Amino acid sequence: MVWSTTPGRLSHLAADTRAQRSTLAGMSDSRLLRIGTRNSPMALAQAERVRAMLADRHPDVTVEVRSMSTSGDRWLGDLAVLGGKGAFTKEVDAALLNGDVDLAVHCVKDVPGDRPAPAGTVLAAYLARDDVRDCLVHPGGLRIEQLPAGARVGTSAVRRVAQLALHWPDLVPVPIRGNANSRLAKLDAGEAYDALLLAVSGLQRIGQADRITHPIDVDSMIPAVGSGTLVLQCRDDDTRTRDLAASLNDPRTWRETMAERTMLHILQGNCHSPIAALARTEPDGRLGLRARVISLDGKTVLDVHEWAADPITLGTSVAAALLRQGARELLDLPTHGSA
Ligand SMILES: NCc1[nH]cc(CCC(=O)O)c1CC(=O)O
Repeated sequence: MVWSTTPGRLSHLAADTRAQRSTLAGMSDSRLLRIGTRNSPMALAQAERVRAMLADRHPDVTVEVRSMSTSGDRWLGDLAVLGGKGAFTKEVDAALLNGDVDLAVHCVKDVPGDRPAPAGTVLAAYLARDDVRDCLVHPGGLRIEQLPAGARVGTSAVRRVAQLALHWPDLVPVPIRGNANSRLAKLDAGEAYDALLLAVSGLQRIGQADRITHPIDVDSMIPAVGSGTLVLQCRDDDTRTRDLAASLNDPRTWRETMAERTMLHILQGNCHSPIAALARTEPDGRLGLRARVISLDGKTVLDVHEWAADPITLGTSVAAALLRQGARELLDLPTHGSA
């Protein structure tokens, strides 16, 4: 594991801390909160956002960011070989459980939806959701409907591949791995890809929003469960950190995420499942959940949109409707390389 430390507020708090040490002897540890994150540029930006939010609301707490590489970042082959999405969270989970860090920041999209959070940890708070849309990045500035037939679009997400096939069957999805920065570099190299599909929120977080040439409407390209949402995870017996995390929770995002992830859990979706879903709070306060399960060729589309007051009821009902329409058959298709 590779560690690096960002001192954050440490430097300008040093004088205060020294002054307090005589009166608060032995309490300095309880004023330190260590955030663990994978070390991709996007993950570091996310952790820094949380550090700044905590430092702003809790000036008495010193927050540090500790980054580490994950197997998902190191392995650039098929993720199925590593057993799925946990590839990006496993090392951070371990650091949290053994007490090296106190808080982990994850994209909800990368947190496995087919099993509970690792034993001993809790998903304690959800930050207010960012832009949920996927977007096209095209070096010539084109929108997706302007791409010529045969254009090669870099994406490995089955959800994006299936919805490309559904709406733009003349485009050719080409697998691509690596973090968003390295994908942009591959696009710019100009050999393998004509355009990319990426998340708007991710590009914003790494300061590359100016590369977006077309944010695609959510009815054409329904996002992934948890898109644009950051979640804070801590040890379930660490009440101090749970309280700090809870101070950043956005109740509306929490409710929307519960609906989407309840559905995903019932469908037992993983990163090879062509599942798209978006929960949204309507002006009247009810929650709507729109979901699609799609065959990779885009020819079979199950589409459900329901509304309810309770997120668990809603997620359950949408999953049940998808299963009645035959979702199991689309989801159980063998995927290349997975067990
Ligand atoms: N697949 C990796 C991943 N996980 C979360 C995001 C974007 C940020 C988010 O939705 O929270 C991305 C990049 C992308 O899909 O372009």
